Amino acid sequence: MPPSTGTRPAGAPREPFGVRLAAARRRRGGLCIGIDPHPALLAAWDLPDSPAGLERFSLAALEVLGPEAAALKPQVALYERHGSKGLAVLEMLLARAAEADVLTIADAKRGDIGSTMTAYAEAWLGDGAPLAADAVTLNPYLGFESLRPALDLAAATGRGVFVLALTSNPEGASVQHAGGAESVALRIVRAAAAENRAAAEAGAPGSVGLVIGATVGSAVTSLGLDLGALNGPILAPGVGAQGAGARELEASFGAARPLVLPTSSRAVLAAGPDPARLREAARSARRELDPLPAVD
Ligand SMILES: O=C(O)c1cc(=O)[nH]c(=O)n1[C@@H]1O[C@H](COP(=O)(O)O)[C@@H](O)[C@H]1O
Repeated sequence: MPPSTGTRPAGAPREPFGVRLAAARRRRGGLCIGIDPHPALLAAWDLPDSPAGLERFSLAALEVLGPEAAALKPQVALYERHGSKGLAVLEMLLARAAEADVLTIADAKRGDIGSTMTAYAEAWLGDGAPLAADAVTLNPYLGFESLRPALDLAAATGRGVFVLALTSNPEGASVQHAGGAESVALRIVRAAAAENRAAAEAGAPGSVGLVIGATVGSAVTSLGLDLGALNGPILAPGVGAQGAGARELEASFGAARPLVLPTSSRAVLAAGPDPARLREAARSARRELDPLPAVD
């Protein structure tokens, strides 16, 4: 039986995130779509900048974009700015997505000292947690090992993580390129690959992904990042609204391109609220950015 992307009989163990993501890519193509309900987008969709507007935006985006994407990536900050009511909308979105067999990556960029990291891990990756998603983005700049509680809990619950390596913003290089031949980014990539080694030995895709922006130019090559050894997904923001496209993906990632999951938010969402136009924007982004079209 082919692996499912999400729903499973009650009590059955969840398949590892890397396996579920690979199955979702085969079914729905290799694009991640970000759900970033910026105030300007809410206004363009004729919705109020309020929890009620957020709810209508999120449900409409899930319904139209869920079937078009390997995963949806809600941007947590844009829910947080509405306080507890915004987070309640995010909880509802994550639950509805799971019911609809749509994978979610909570873009929370969490990172903290180990004991606090345990609480973040439980919040985003724990079975039964109100905000549990299929994967969460993590910030390793308190040291990769500080993420251990999240790495371990993700492995235990069949969930995934995406660790920031080279971010799409121009300021990122001042930290991530530092360190000479053993750059900070290079060490993050090596550490993530080590987490995926057991899966690689079993011939399965790993569940520890990286974030590398599509805007990073030649940095993957110039920093000597060995993405071939990662055996995990590479989330690539920076396409669409931040200016990168298919050419930049090809130039930045080369042979590692099949691991790359480009992620676009505003460029797709700006086509709403009309469902047909929104769907077409997602399909057109997929045609441009996904070298491996869906097969079933
Ligand atoms: O982790 C991310 O997704 C992320 C990392 C990064 O390096 N750059 C980046 O833009 N992002 C996120 O990806 C989304 C990009 O949105 P758009 O520029 O509208 O496509 C935002 O939610 C960002 O916070």
